[in-house]
Amino acid sequence: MNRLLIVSNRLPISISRKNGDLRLQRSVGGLATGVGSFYKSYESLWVGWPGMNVQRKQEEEKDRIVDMLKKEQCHPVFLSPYDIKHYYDGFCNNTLWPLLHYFNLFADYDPKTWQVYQRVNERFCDAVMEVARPDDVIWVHDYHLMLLPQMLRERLPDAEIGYFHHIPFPSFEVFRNLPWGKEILSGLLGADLIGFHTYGYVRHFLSSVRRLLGYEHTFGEVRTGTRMVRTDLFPMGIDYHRFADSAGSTPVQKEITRIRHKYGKRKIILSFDRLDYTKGIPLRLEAFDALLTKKPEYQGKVSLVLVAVPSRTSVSSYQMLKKRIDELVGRINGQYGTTDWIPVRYFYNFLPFETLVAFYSAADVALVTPLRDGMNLMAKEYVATRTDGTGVLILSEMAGAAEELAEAVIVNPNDQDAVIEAIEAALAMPEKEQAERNRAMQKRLMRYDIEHWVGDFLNRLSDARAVRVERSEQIVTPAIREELVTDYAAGKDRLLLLDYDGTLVPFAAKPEKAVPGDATREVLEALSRTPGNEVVVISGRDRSTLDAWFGAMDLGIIAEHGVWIKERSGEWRMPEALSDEWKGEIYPLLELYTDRTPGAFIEEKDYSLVWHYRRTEPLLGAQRAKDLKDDLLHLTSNLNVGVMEGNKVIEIKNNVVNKGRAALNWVSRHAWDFILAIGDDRTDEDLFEAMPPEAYSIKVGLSPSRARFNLVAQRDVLPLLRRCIERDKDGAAGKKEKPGREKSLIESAAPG
Ligand SMILES: O=P(O)(O)OC[C@H]1O[C@H](O[C@H]2O[C@H](CO)[C@@H](O)[C@H](O)[C@H]2O)[C@H](O)[C@@H](O)[C@@H]1O
Ligand SMILES: O=c1ccn([C@@H]2O[C@H](COP(=O)(O)OP(=O)(O)O)[C@@H](O)[C@H]2O)c(=O)[nH]1
Repeated sequence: MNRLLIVSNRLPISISRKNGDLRLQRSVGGLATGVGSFYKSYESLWVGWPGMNVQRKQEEEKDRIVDMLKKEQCHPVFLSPYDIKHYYDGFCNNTLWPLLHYFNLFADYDPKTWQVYQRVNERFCDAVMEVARPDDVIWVHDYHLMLLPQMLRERLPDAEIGYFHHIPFPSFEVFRNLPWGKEILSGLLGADLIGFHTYGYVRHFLSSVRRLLGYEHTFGEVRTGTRMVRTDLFPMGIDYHRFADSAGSTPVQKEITRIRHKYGKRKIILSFDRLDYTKGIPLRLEAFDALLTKKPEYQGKVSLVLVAVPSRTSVSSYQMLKKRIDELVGRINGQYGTTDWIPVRYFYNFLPFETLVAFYSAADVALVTPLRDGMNLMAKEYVATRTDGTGVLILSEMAGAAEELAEAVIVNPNDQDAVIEAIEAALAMPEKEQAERNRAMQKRLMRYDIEHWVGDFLNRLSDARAVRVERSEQIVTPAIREELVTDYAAGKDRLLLLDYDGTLVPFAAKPEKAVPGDATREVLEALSRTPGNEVVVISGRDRSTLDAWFGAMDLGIIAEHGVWIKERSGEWRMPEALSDEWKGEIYPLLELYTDRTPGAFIEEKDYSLVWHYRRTEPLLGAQRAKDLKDDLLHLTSNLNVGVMEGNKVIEIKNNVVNKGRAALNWVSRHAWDFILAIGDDRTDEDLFEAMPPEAYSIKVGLSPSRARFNLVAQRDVLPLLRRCIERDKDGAAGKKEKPGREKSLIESAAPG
């Protein structure tokens, strides 16, 4: 495998200053411990922040840090106190973190922190560019760097780029609060593969992409118009054996004995997290308090060991939370504590690995009740350490981990009675049942461990990239473009079949707004005036609209997908005899669907009916379109009409009519020495199919097509046509192009 370049906000190793000296220590948090547990077994380099402020002037210190981290396969991105305040404390932890965890009332929308977030993402991009090798696999992690995949894509168009999102992705109704949602989503879509912990997060992400950017998806693949991006779920695993094996090690056993001795016969309930409001610590304490009040028989019999690891201490919501927890612990201990029993044992610090495992092993119950949690590795770690099978995990249904740990006692953390019941059930659970539940979870955790997780993600990433490369072979590259332009210039009899909506002009929310602008008109005028050219505009639109737009030009027109055709300086005619009697039977059904689908409307043409749903809520529109199609198939089975799906439209028209048949009126008339057919939607597939093999048939957009080539996006169509015009003017020999024009055309065509 090629070298793996990991990029995350925090490096797995943090640097701090103590008595003027630099010290290395392990970083806190699931990302650092999870990803940190495997990266050294790969040929890899990890780019990120070493967790310490370094002032601009401290160049010498920076060099030392670079050297120290090099030995750890890490490369630092230095952040100033200003960056940390506005990017890390600000946009990351005061905007994205609360919003994406459904704490939207905590989220602050400050344009200044957004600006610094963008700048710091650029800084990370520069840092990657400093160290990246051509074949590196780049794996970006988490919400701090959501703009980075696209930034990297712009600088490294062919690179294999993955992104993993470690925290929840909320529903669109929550995500839409973010004023910069579109930019954030576009930033992520620079990746080839975007991974999440759960299917729910994937669905929410896809729905936001559809709603905010208008990009559709099938089987988790997003079509951006320029690229395909895969999304999938990869529930992060742990280094299972490290936890299971350590539980039996001598130092851990010693620590367990010390802890057990301290608590005697009392049952230990363990509450262990970073001090974060998403973890639900106050509610958990309140539930414990209520248990002691409602069931006094537990007083003196159980202790809650509360370990809260300091985190993001300069963010005010975290400071307030710390105060609240201190108060609650004081209140509970003051109310129930006795000379020989402290109900809540509170530790506010980071625990080294051995102590952590000892606490997991000594606890009878682990009470893990976050209000929202991307995954929660500590729940998995607790289960892994229980090698003798004992111990009960109480787990919040709001943690990503709950999807895999179904044998835990699952609770809603907001339901105090349920939490109390769960604690009681856990304390009373027979060992046999504990073991049955734990063994089932252990089996799963052992199989899908961290190594498996990494392998799974990286395999899918290389797969996604391979598919992108395969599909891009169809793309009109600068070389293919040159060939086309040269053939055009060399041709004497040229037929140009040009679809209108989505090809000559972009889509608009209302069809009547998609009028041909000056640029489109100029290109069509120039092409149709060129001797030897036969230009035909092909559209599903009605005759009168097309006449109003193009009637004065010297070109042919196909209207209503081929119901009507008009030769240059000829009259409109119907190439086939058609009936419109069926309309009366179909119209009421379309009306019914229109009434039930806000934003939908019906368009009536001479020999076809169209149901438009571009302006509807996308999911509703898509669902209704599917249902309508089914209903239409029944209703039209005895009529000589077909149902056709276009771009956000369902069109019902006479069976014999299609764009390909209509185009044959021109194709078969002459021995053309150059044919170009461009279109963007399914109705154009008939056109492509009717073309002779040597014709340049081009599908606009990247979905599979019968066309020979794909053009990345609609914005590339006019430059391509302009290029033909210019080359023709300069003569078939192909004189040198003006450098400025050449550059812009090639750039606009470049994939990615
Ligand atoms: O780096 P910090 O600001 O100190 O925060 C620590 C980490 O917290 C978050 O962890 C998440 O990742 C875990 C592993 O995927 C997951 O189990 C947990 O539910 C998440 O909250 C954050 O996503 C990391 O970036 C932070 O480093
Ligand atoms: O004192 C501590 C507390 C936590 N951790 C590690 O920090 C990670 C916490 O990850 P989790 O997914 O549970 O939550 P996060 O803090 O990332 O939100 C786990 O791997 C723990 O083993 C640790 O090493 N020492």
